[in-house]
Amino acid sequence: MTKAETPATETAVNPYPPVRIVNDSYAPSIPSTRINPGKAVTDGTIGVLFMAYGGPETLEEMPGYLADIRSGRPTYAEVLEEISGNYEAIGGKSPLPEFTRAQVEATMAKLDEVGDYRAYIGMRHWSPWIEDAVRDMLDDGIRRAVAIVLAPQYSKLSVEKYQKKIKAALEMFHGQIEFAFVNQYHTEPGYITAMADRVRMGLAEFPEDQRGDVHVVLSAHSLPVRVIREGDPYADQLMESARLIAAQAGLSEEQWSWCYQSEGRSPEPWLGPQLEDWLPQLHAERGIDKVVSIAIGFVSDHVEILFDIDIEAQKVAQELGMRLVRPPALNTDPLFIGTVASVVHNKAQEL
Ligand SMILES: C=CC1=C(C)c2cc3[nH]c(cc4nc(cc5[nH]c(cc1n2)c(C)c5CCC(=O)O)C(CCC(=O)O)=C4C)c(C)c3C=C
Ligand SMILES: [Fe+2]
Ligand SMILES: [Fe+2]
Repeated sequence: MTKAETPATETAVNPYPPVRIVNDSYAPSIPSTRINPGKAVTDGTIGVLFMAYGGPETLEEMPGYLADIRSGRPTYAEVLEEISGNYEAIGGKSPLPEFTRAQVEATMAKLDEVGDYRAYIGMRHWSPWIEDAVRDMLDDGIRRAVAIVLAPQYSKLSVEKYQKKIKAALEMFHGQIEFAFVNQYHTEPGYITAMADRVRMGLAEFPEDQRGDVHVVLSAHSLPVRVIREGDPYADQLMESARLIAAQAGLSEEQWSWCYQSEGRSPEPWLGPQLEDWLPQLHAERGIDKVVSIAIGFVSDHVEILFDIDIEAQKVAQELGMRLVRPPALNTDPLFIGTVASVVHNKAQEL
């Protein structure tokens, strides 16, 4: 059969699926770094750069997000699949960008009462990037600014990396902004009380006559042990926060304990015990079957809480017949927001 004789129906069928060089169904919307655009910038205006970890808005963004977290090292397909599965289980995207924006808007409502501030959001591992925020601050004519990470404890692997990104961005854009850096706020009374309120909220989920038997497990994101051995203050600051929170909540030494969570996938040892190992130990060695779990290093609900605690640790607890209650993260808790605002305002006085 010649080409001209080919029936129309046959030519209409392409035996090969189209080669997808780019994913044309995915058009990313770039969120703005500016929280109050249009607000005039004068010589007296202080910029505030709020920074957070960042999270993917869709599962298509996952390979790029992981590549950034892993500093460009390739991610094995099984790891990509597993982590995508974790996000799928919590709704297919990270809630962190939305919570961060809500926290920043609430903090700015407080800061507007006390000074001339203009706020920006910059993420470490995804857009809107810290670099985008610094560029926008320069474009807006900001000359002095406070930078704060939405994480109360300092580590070379967290807060310092965010700060280095600001410095690199200033170099990249040949710009000058005088930055005052908030390094930590892990003992701020408002943060401690807000976390202690979460402990009380968790305990209140149990009938009054059972509350004496409830054990409170405080936790935070793990880090490689090596980093702490090299002198990183992260673990000490966490313990300082944890002791203050437990005391503020009126817990006796036996009523609470400490562990880590969400350790990474590298062969070196990470700080432990991990929550999913600690729960069986508490159950077997101390007969504990009622637990309140609070991640004190995180200030908003995201995958490391919604999956690692609410799904993974919860499964371990249920298999042991334990009841695990996890109150919401601080998110836009007014006490916490007021604390962030006052930490920023105090830091601004150094400029
Ligand atoms: C104090 C340090 C860290 C905080 C806080 C933190 C928060 C955080 N992490 C994720 C998601 C992932 N983190 C991953 C790896 C990873 N995270 C940290 C440190 C903190 N993360 C380290 C040191 C590493 C290892 C990086 C490396 O080079 O391999 C990953 C990748 C997969 C894995 O290893 O588990 C994910 C995903 C979120 C959402 C989050 C919340 C604020
Ligand atoms: Fe991480
Ligand atoms: Fe993590």
